[in-house]
Amino acid sequence: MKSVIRLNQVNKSFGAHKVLDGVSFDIEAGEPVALVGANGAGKTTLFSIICGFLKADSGSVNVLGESVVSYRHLSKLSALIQDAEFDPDFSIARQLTLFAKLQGMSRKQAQMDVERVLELTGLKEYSRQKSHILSHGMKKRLSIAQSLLGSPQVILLDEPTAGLDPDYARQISNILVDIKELATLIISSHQLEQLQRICPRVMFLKEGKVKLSDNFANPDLSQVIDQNTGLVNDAQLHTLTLRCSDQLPGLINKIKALPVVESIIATQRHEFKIQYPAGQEPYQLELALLALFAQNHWHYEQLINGDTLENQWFSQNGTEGVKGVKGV
Ligand SMILES: Nc1ncnc2c1ncn2[C@@H]1O[C@H](COP(=O)(O)OP(=O)(O)OP(=O)(O)O)[C@@H](O)[C@H]1O
Repeated sequence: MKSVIRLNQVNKSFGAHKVLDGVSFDIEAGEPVALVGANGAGKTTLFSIICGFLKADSGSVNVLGESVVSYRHLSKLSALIQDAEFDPDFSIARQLTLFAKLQGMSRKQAQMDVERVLELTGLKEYSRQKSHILSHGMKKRLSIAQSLLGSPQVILLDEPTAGLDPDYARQISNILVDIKELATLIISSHQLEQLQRICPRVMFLKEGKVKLSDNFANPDLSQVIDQNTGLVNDAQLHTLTLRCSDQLPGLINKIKALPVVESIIATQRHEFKIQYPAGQEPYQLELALLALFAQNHWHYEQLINGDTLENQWFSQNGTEGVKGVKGV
């Protein structure tokens, strides 16, 4: 099997903080791999080094046989970075055509490729629209469309479903299932359930070390993943569960923007887990949420400090039925 990504003894520190500590692995062509790890474990740093955006302090990184320091891998690899922004003044087709031409395609080739990637991501009917009219989930699809331009052999996707409600997250994972035959996908996410549908192998990152495992049932994985919720464990964060009765437009982004919030994950229809730093009092987040709801004239159904009773019950009584609870 052809190796698409090979890392050998890669180290990376930011000041005194060692983020990657002697990381070595080999990913073979055609095997989608999930990358999991707690917040701050170094997933984005690892992706940035593989792309060549960041330089490792030591060690070697090869993509499709080329050293990343030569930048010869760039036409063969693409990356969906978190929260990519598109120009609000250009139509979707025009913007993607420009990106395709920047890869060296003629106008005609670029237009054909744009049509292909919009078809793959279900955005064909929006090709003449400007990107600002798209919802958060559709913007993620547009980022995937961009990453498919020029048919790269490897695509790195950094949290492609972050901040999406379960319906949109499911649409994105369906697209990833469809495109996994076209390129080798490496996907980082906090939502294990979606990754399990796509990736037979999982790579987990903890304290600067990476382990590749052939399946999600590896007992070492329980150190980083809550086997009941499928979410990544993080001792530095506490959780508040929010339940709403309706879909509230812009809710996820507004909560994400609160200074007391570390991350927000939709776990089932109208239910969200909001994570905040362990050192902070829970009432600070509750007060910020109450102010946000009052300001927007929103109502919520329940605010639960910690996990929901259902998830607590399942964590004490085994995982049977968890899928039903999550209802995604
Ligand atoms: N440019 C930088 N300068 C200093 N520290 C950095 C820099 N980039 C990342 N870090 C630190 O390196 C660590 C790893 O960050 P990284 O973003 O790679 O983690 P992650 O696993 O992607 O996290 P998340 O799941 O929250 O996105 C964090 O402690 C972060 O604060």
